[in-house]
Amino acid sequence: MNHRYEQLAHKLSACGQEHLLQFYDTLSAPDRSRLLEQIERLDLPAIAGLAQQAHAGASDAGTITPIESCEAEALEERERERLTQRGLELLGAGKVAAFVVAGGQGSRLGHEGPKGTYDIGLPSGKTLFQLQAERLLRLSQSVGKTIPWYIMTSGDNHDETVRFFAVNGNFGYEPDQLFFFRQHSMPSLDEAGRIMLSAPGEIGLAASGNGDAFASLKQSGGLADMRRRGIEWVFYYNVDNALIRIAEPLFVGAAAHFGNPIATKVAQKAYPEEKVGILCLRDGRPAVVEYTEVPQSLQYETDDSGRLKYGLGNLSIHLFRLDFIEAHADAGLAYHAAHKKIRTVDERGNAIVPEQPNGYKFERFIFDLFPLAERMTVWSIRREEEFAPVKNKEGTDSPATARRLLLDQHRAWLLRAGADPQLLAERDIEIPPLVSGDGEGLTPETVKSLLE
Ligand SMILES: CC(=O)N[C@H]1[C@@H](OP(=O)(O)OP(=O)(O)OC[C@H]2O[C@@H](n3ccc(=O)[nH]c3=O)[C@H](O)[C@@H]2O)O[C@H](CO)[C@@H](O)[C@@H]1O
Repeated sequence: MNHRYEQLAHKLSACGQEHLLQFYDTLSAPDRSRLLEQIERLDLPAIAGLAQQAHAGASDAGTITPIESCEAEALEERERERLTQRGLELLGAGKVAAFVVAGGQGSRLGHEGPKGTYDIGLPSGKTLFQLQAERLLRLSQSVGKTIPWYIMTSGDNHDETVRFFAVNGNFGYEPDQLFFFRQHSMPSLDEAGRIMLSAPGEIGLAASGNGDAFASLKQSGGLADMRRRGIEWVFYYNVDNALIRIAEPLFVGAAAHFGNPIATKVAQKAYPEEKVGILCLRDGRPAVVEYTEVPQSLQYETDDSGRLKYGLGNLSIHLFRLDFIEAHADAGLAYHAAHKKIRTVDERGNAIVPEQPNGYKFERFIFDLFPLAERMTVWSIRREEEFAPVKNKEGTDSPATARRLLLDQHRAWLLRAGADPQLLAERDIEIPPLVSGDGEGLTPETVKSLLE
């Protein structure tokens, strides 16, 4: 056995992970060297504490209290215009970047490829990525400056994502305004805290959650790229929101006006069990309690007027100030453990496809950065205008619900622009983002041509 092997074997046995080499003798030379490489990249000290944490359940409980929000709808017209203007100026000066987290797997949706390549069944057949690209291009055209777009992928879907953009001509985006980068990954642990093998010569690695987004951005050189371009604000969003208003100027202007390190959009939860995190204060600092970890008492609690006391849903639409990201990219956030069915191998190296959860996956959540900001701008919006998550194959938060929301929005825009309601009564008209990104610019002529 070589020196490299000896060294790693020693390290592993010091932390109870020596089983990772149990099939080493049976492996081919390339498999051996790949496995050793995987082991070298493990952060063993960090992993050591995780097993205990998984058994202890949800991390940091703290004292939860409601947080105040600003109602975007309640703004006076003059104020709205002033803030919008400020946002447009920042966008036009190239100080805002778009940042999509697209490393997730879309397993609930049952879609094999990257989630952004999903077609939600609109008349145009546009995928989520194409809708986003066109909205960004429209906004770029209107401010006279292309908004740089950072796209976080995972080891599993990186190549496919980049290829998808390439074969589609980047949807018209200039290549030097696109920045693809891979997120980090994490091994899974079995019930005894042992790192799980996915095959005799391979450690199973899974995407480590969107909370590693800025650390991965930094490691890829993306953060330095932002600084070089003079970016001041980073607009963060989920790949699966079909109604996302990327870098909406009013929101950008409001974030800049208040000047807090983070601004976030929230909307009232549709029902108490809705699968969205809850924005609140934890020990007096901004925080999100994720829907998978929220105590029942909090979920159903109402105030004097009968409204949910913790009803501000996290839409995963945030603006981060670049200096805040730079200061905290490597914050080393705590991991959240999820008990899952994880494919692995038995003592003899045979594949196991478990029917019950048999181990833990670990993810960091981006909103765990919130408590590091003393104050946040909490911007409350109307959900039907900008939140249509595509999570499940059918039922709630599905392609069908997202499609309905988008087409209803476009109908409302057309009616507002003077379209004849009778012509719209039995038809769905989809407005290409390059014609109108946000309901703006619909002249009688464009309305007429859309209805033809
Ligand atoms: C942890 C988190 O963000 N939770 C939020 C997420 O929940 P939700 O459970 O929907 O989170 P998902 O697992 O879908 O991930 C959200 C986004 O992060 C991306 N992703 C996820 C894991 C990963 O390792 N890498 C990666 O890039 C996904 O591609 C997706 O774009 O969106 C909801 C709104 O729709 C919010 O109310 C939840 O509070």
